Amino acid sequence: MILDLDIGNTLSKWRLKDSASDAIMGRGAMWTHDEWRFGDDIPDPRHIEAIRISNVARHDVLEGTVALLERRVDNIMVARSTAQAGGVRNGYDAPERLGVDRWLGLIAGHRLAGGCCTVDCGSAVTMDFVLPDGRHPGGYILPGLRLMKESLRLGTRSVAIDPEQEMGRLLAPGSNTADAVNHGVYVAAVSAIQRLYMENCDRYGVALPMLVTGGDGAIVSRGLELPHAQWPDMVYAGLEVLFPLTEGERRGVLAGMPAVVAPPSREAIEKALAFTYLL
Ligand SMILES: Nc1ncnc2c1ncn2[C@@H]1O[C@H](COP(=O)(O)OP(=O)(O)O)[C@@H](O)[C@H]1O
Ligand SMILES: CC(C)(COP(=O)(O)O)[C@@H](O)C(=O)NCCC(=O)O
Ligand SMILES: [K+]
Repeated sequence: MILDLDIGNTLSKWRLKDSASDAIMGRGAMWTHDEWRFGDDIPDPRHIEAIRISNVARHDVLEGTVALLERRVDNIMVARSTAQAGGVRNGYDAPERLGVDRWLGLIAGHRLAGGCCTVDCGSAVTMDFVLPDGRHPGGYILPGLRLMKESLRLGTRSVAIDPEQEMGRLLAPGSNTADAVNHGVYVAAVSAIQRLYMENCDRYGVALPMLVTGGDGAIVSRGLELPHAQWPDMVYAGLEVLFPLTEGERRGVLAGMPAVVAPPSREAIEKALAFTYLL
């Protein structure tokens, strides 16, 4: 059994993968500021032969997790951002500074689709591009939906955006504080993603498939007018590419790979951009 960990700023996600069948045997999440416990949070370590970790939380969170796991499992792999991997060339001036979750998403996205745009909607919303030749020109970091909402301090923290709400209503003016905040925050995230996507496709003369992940990936997906695919396991898939352990992974089969959704045509992107400039 392989234990994959995706430690974000808010939630630490885990996934258990059977190394013989490639089947996902279990999943879970806990708050990142809580300490891991065996039995409750981490499945029985006797059956785990290897652990792969993506961490963007504080360094001591990683150290604490590794120290706990090291006592039970020998083979622990921690992903790091580097200048290049899996055919992607990191665009950061200091490549090791790029959040490793972003790096893993890019590596997975490039393996799946070649050039692509990755969007990770978690504590932060991050957006990165990898061009068809593997160059990553860099990306964007915006506050995530929850962070935007909490930073306003209007007492609407506990009023979540209703994922079932009809899209027309979610974009309409709010007639109470909770709706005004939720709708505003939502439109901010969705519009920024669409605008940055079009600007950069135009800048680099490409039309890239878009891949969306993260805890708020599903709700953001509902508001995006651009064609895109959701890939909840995208960060885990980057771990699979970087540290392939199973037969399937060595053949390039990544868990939960979505079908690549064709991007809009370059002409459609140009037209939409020209329209935003007219306004
Ligand atoms: N069951 C859930 N528990 C907590 N947050 C959730 C849940 N479902 C969706 N979310 C949203 O997902 C965000 C966390 O997403 P995630 O991608 O795990 O973030 P990170 O990687 O930064 O920890 C939260 O800020 C919240 O808005
Ligand atoms: C931007 C992030 C905070 C996003 O993390 P997340 O929202 O997934 O918890 C993380 O990728 C990070 O800490 N990055 C380092 C800074 C950078 O990428 O430039
Ligand atoms: K993120």
